[in-house]
Amino acid sequence: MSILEVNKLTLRFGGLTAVNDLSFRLEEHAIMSLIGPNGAGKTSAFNCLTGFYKATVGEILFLGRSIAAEKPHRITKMGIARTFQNVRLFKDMTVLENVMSGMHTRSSAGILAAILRPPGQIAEEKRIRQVSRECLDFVGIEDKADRLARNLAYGDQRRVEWARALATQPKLLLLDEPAAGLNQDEKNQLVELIQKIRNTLGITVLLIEHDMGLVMKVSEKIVVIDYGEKIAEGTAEAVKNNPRVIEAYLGKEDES
Ligand SMILES: Nc1ncnc2c1ncn2[C@@H]1O[C@H](COP(=O)(O)OP(=O)(O)OP(=O)(O)O)[C@@H](O)[C@H]1O
Repeated sequence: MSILEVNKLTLRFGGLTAVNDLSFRLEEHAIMSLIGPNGAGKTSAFNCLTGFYKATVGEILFLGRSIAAEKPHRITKMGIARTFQNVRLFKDMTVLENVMSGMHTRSSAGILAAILRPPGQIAEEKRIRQVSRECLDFVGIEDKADRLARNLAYGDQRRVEWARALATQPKLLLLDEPAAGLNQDEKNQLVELIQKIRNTLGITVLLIEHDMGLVMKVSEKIVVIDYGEKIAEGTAEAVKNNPRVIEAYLGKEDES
């Protein structure tokens, strides 16, 4: 069954078409990558999927429900989480507080309950703290829970982001360039983590990534876009031998 179905998605910024008539399906529990050269429209497509941009034309179905007109917090609540190209943490909060902040979409407490703190509210906070610690443990940095986010090494800051996304208890996780800035060791650990997220938690993963080694290793399916349009789709093997993909990345021979 498809968890995500994108039909003829187009996004224009004035005269510039960032995403052009893009269609693809993502099967539940799959690991898929969306790749393409710089400026191909990958992040723009992610922004449409997560409600940050409203598609000019097209339909996005998440578990069969249209989400193209939904606001980002509603989409998160429905079960899509994302991380960003650049680390976006609350640097002066602790690692644990950063992860807990991801869970507010799952919290049922209103403002009054937050102020008066009745027993139900205290139990809720305890639960949020517990789940957040479990997420930190899952990504391997539970021991750093009480440190300020700003004092963590870059690779660990990325882990906090992944934990915060997991804390929203998503069905679909979108990772925007998760390997950016990581060393080779950390990239290998990232491959394992992505597989663990899918295999242990049953979460479907869609990633944008420039590191082709990582993409080829982890993806069961790859969609390639160039100038906003899909130019290829298939397994790693099929995509890397596709002449249109080679041309998009390397240019035509006579252009050099
Ligand atoms: N808010 C915006 N306003 C105007 N143009 C934009 C905006 N966001 C993106 N673009 C343009 O849309 C096109 C696609 O950009 P996008 O960032 O989606 O590409 P990308 O494939 O994610 O690139 P990269 O791999 O370099 O991150 C580019 O030409 C970009 O300049």
